[in-house]
Amino acid sequence: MEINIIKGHGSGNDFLLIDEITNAYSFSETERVEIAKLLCDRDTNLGADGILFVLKSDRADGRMRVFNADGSEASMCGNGLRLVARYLCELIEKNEAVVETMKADLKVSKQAELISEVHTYQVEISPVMFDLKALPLKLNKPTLYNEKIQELSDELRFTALAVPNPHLITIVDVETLRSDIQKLLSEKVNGPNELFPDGVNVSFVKQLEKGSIYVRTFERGVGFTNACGTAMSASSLVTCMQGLNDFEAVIDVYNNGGKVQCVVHQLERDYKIDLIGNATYLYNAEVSVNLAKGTFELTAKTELTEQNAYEKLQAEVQQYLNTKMKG
Ligand SMILES: N[C@H](CCC[C@H](N)C(=O)O)C(=O)O
Repeated sequence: MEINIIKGHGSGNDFLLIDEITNAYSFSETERVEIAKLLCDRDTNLGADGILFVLKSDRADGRMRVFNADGSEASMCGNGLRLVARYLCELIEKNEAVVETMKADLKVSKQAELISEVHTYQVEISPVMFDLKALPLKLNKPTLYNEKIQELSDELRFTALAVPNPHLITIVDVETLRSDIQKLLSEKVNGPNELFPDGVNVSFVKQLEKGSIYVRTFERGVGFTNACGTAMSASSLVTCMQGLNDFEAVIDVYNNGGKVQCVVHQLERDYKIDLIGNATYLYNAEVSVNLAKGTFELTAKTELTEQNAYEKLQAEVQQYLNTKMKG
């Protein structure tokens, strides 16, 4: 089968976007899983953290389904949603839209460019749930807020939440970031384990200064990525709940792929997070896929130039992180 793709990234978290609105594709559920595993494989001349299928919606401007590199489908993807937001806004020629996702219809909108030629979008991260059943996390308690999990660590304190995909978050120092604790712990809770039967995205967070954090995430179904949008949003919320940052204020969230901004809204009985950041296209391509053989061929590729502008932002970010991540 021939598939048109756009390779893009949100804060270095890269995806292959497949438009099923204007292309007459009709993928079966099994084909979606196989396409994700085949095209995301980094040992090929393609590779990505996941696939973004963009489909028609009968109640919104479009629908996003996100598949991790291991073929598992996730309920949400913050960085991917910014790419889908851009694609849909440009398709319907509007600056805002509503995107149907697995658990919610989310507002998205074009924003002023972070720096020139860096397409910037805002997406809504919601719903936010602290009930451990929403992850699920099997502990004999209803929630986990800044508490230890003996099976995982004697020192670290964790907060567990779903936005709505599952996140386990801990605030750490530079020394802990430099250790292999996050890798070992993340592999443990994303393999066969009693705590997280569906796995979990694990984020280590460092407070850089008021209104500024660094987040590194080991993603369920992928491994370490440059950035995880839902994790950066959930981490921003956790730092506000711990009094490190302010609700309703812009939080600069630094990561290994660049920087995004989050604004955490404290509603009457709930939270909502705005995630603002780049939606950068790298290239258009066409692949000829043979799922029966588990092979594909890159039959066309047109490089784009937006990444040059994005790299200016990355350079600024690296300079800032070098000053803040000493210790
Ligand atoms: N690995 C995640 C899905 C992708 C989320 C991430 N790429 C983001 O930007 O939020 C999960 O299985 O829940």
